[in-house]
Amino acid sequence: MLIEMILKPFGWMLPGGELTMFALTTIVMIIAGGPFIKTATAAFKKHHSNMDTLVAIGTSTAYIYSVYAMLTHQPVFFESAAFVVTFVLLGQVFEERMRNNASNAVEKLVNLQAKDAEVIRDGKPVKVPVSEIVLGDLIRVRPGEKIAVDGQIVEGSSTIDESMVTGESMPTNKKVGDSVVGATVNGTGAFTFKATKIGKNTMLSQIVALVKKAQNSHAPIQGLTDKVANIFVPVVIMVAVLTFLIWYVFIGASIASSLIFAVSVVVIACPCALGLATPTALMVGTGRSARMGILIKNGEVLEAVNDVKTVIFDKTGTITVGKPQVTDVIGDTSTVLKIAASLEASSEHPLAAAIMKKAKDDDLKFTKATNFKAIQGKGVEATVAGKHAFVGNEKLLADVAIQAEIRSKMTTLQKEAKTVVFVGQENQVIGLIAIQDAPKKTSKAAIHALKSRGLKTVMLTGDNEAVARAVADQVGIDQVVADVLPSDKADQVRSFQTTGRVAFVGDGINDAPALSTADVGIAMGSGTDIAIESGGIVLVKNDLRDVDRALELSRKTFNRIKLNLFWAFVYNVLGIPVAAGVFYFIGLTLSPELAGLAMALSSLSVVTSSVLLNKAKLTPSAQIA
Ligand SMILES: Nc1ncnc2c1ncn2[C@@H]1O[C@H](COP(=O)(O)OP(=O)(O)OP(=O)(O)O)[C@@H](O)[C@H]1O
Ligand SMILES: [Cu+]
Repeated sequence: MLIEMILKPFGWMLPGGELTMFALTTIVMIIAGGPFIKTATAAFKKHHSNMDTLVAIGTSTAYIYSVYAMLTHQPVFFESAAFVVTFVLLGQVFEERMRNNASNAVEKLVNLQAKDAEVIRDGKPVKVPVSEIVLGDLIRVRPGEKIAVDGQIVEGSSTIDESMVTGESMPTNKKVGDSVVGATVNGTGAFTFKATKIGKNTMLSQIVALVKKAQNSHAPIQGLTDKVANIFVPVVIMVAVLTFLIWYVFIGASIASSLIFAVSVVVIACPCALGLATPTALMVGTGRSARMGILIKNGEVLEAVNDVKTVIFDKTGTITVGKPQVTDVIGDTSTVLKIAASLEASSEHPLAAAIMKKAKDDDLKFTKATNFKAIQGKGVEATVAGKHAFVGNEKLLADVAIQAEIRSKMTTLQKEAKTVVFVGQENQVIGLIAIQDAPKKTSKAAIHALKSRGLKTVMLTGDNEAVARAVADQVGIDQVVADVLPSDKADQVRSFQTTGRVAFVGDGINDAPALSTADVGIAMGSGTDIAIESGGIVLVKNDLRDVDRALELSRKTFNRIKLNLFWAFVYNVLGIPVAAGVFYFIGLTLSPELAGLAMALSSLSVVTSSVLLNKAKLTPSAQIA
């Protein structure tokens, strides 16, 4: 009577009776249940228990008891075993499907690769498979063709659609000297480029590797679930035994009914949804960001983003375009520029590049300096035409007097957001060069978006205070820390960490230590390889608004993980007393089959909730020009 009531939803008998049920269930148990029992025993041997342990114990108890009951002519419940195995298996099939769809992000990226390319060999163009391209190969690209590998244009020009790699929808104009990225698509122009990165070094391969790694990484929160699952299973088995004893010994139900309660407990308590909560959300979240050109390296970063309080930006190349230009020269222009160019010819600083460009544009003749010495955060000095010469900021001029007239010119230029360097010979300043690096078009909107999220924004720079302040005001940054030596940037990040978690955004030119010191290092993809290694998040596009998008996506993903965990847990905890028959007397019970179905559904709902992350709305980063 009791059995019929618990099994009501599925409580029908097959024609042919118990023997038919026995035969059919045996087949199900061997084919479908076998794998569960196998992994459960393997885990048991290693003193582990997992979700398969519970499925295996639950179903084999039901099966073995039913065989015994059949032989001794008592009521059987073969169908419980068969249904539970079937539901769990079906659940796994659906779940696998969804997971595959979700992880497609990586496959789609891999498929972007071009298959072949037209390479110039011995002066003649030949079509070769991408795998046969070697470094330095000259590759011809016709209109509409896919670019095979990374390289630099040596002839021709075009507009290129880079959206597949960067997520940037506007095609970019490219001319001789510009770099092109493999897997992007050529527009209407034709050009030839030199292969500079092939195989696993191409941008696409690196993105794929990063995303793969992220999708298989762990979030610290997962450690908690693993721990819970580990103690959960033995506890559940104990509860199941207790359930049986209470029903059989104290309440006086039949063995069969008592066993059914116990089996339901084991099945409903299976924590598979709990195990899916984190990895599925992580996979979908990182996949979606990757499509937007935001590479989140692992689950740890995702969690750290959650309570970032301050976002610190590097100035040059991060807030600004990073292509500084000489705007003013004070003093005898050609002498000042000639000396400066002689010195800067050996420097790799962005300011040096600006001065060199100006000297070249002006067709100046100069000789390369000797005894070159670069002083980090200050400038450079060397010997030019037998005399000691220098280019740099005030810190470099310890014992050189600055004429009042020059100083006032300097102040005026700095207020216009121009970086001013002194050019001098022996112990005298002979002129000034003012260099301007405009903010990126999107910087202002990016800062605004972050501020409206309640984050504090800070600019950290080696440049002078007045210039830094002027640039900061142009884009709306809250606080400026100027005159910071490259070696002190990490310390500065640390000092902000006393008030909460810090994200640092930089391009890796003199700020790699700061990137790795910050709780969340965000590297501009246009930056150096070191930056990409030191950052926890890499922005493929050069758009600062992606900082906000990255923070939001990380947050959304992390919140989804928490939501998943909550539901998975609630389901297990609430399900157990129902399955144990606590509410039997008000007519609420859970047969093993229903428990199996509920478990499968709960796993599916967790996976669905993760997949829905793909659809989660993002707030449009404030569209202020
Ligand atoms: N090669 C150089 N030529 C002239 N001045 C230099 C040179 N290198 C450094 N300086 C001086 O030192 C300052 C600080 O340089 P540093 O490289 O630390 O920062 P930055 O690149 O200007 O800015 P950021 O810290 O935002 O990247 C420069 O603003 C400049 O005044
Ligand atoms: Cu399960």
